[in-house]
Amino acid sequence: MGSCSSTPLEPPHRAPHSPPPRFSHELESASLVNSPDKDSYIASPPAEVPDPEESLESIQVIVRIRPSSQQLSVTIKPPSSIMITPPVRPPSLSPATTKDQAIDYNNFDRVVDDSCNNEEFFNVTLSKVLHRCLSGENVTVMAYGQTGSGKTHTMIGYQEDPGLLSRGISKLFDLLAEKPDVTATITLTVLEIYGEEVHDLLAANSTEPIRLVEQNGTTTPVGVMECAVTSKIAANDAVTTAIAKRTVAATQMNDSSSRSHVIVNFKIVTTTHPAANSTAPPTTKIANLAFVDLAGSERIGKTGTKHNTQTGKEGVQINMGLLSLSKVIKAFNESPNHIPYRDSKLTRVLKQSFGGNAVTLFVSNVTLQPSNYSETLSTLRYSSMASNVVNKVVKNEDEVTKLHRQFAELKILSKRMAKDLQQLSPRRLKHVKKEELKALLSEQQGKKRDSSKSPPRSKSPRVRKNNMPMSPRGTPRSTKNRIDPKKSPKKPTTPLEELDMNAVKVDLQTLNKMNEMNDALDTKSMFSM
Ligand SMILES: Nc1ncnc2c1ncn2[C@@H]1O[C@H](COP(=O)(O)OP(=O)(O)OP(=O)(O)O)[C@@H](O)[C@H]1O
Repeated sequence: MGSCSSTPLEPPHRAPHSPPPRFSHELESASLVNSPDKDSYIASPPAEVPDPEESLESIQVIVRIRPSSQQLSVTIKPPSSIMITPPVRPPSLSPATTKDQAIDYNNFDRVVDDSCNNEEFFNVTLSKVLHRCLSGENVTVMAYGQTGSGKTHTMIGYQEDPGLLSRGISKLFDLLAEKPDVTATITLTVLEIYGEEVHDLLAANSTEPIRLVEQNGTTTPVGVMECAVTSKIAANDAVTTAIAKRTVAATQMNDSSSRSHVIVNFKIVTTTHPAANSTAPPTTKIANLAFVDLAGSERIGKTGTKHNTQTGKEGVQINMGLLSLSKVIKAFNESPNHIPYRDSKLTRVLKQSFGGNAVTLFVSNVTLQPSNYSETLSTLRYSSMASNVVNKVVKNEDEVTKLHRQFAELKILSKRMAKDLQQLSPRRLKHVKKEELKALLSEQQGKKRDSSKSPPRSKSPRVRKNNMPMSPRGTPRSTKNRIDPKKSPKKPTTPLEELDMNAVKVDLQTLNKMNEMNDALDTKSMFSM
């Protein structure tokens, strides 16, 4: 088992919303048949162009059918469609209605039949996207479905055929072992959502409720235990010990029915070290790999429990949590300007995985038992809606890596800008203040000179006589040498001139941004020495 510490979880990076084009499917074709202060999260307006480090991806929905003795009639059209026919209505009952017609769902990413074991299931699902954690992308895999449909079987499995969790851990460590230039720190947290209480299953007192807070649009559990894991055995042991504390009970539908939702999260910080002869800085990426085993929806009558018993009350709470999840999924389809994440602890915790920053695999567990027809239909309907939810997946970097990357990008931009300025016609140039241009060009030349001549930066920051830190160019860090884009030259008179002016303004802003980042990088290096 690894070493544990009690520290608040860092919120994962969150990106603003963007328009929802269809995503590129990761899964191969089948061979097997916010504002924290508001009450709810309001999606921000769509951005025009996504950042190159971001990609827009729909939630990937995989339907898994569990074996059952009696089976409804289904037609599976590989890889992604399933047509389900309702149980035959006895002729003595009311006349046939539209409810008796077969229902066709064809927007899943994969439908997996009941002959598939856990190993095969892992190979065609999580195994395909796990490597993305090593480039800083959050990955969530969650199991959804009615009680007894095979969610825990899929996630946890059993010793002879472990589920996604154990296989995922194993592959994660194998992937890291294949990368000698990468060092990694992996920490584990295990949360249980029982009713509307959140418990820390790694803590000594796992029945003590913990608080959730909203930070920068993400939900963070406060004071949760983080356990550093350094090997697959340590990770598996820690997870097994924690999950053993989960609340389970026997019902008529399942001998070992989960009474809570469990979220097992690995925070993976990977640093890629450049080759010995390279001057490039190391890059650090941060990803969360989350395994979510939801409790199953249940009908009190069918589970054989009574409203006033503990199991009955748990059933009601489970259904309420799942209802709020259904509302979130539905809102993405019907009213995307208002996503009711705040309605429950479950939806607050899962916010990143629905419309946020994660590659999400949504495993929709169903049974073809005729008596479960309406539950199976409901699961398929919400799963079908879930596949329309678009996430914005970001390669999460640490701050220093981000500054280095952005600085390199700005350097390229500024070079391009200098070239463009040289090509400006005199007619265009007359609209730009001479002093601004001079400053702009000398800035460029200064940068070129600095990059070719300047010796490596000294370890201790240079200090002015009055003990104020200096910028790398030896000038005091002040806004004096910034070019003020607001001090615009003479008002343009034609649309073309307006365009030119805007181009120059943008470029001035770019230069100023570069200066700021240069200073920021300098400050970061000072602190990291
Ligand atoms: N694909 C499968 N192959 C073989 N057995 C399965 C499969 N899926 C589920 N089962 C069996 O069905 C039973 C119920 O499965 P499981 O406990 O995983 O359901 P669940 O969806 O997690 O239920 P709950 O929501 O009540 O916790 C278990 O005995 C499990 O071993």
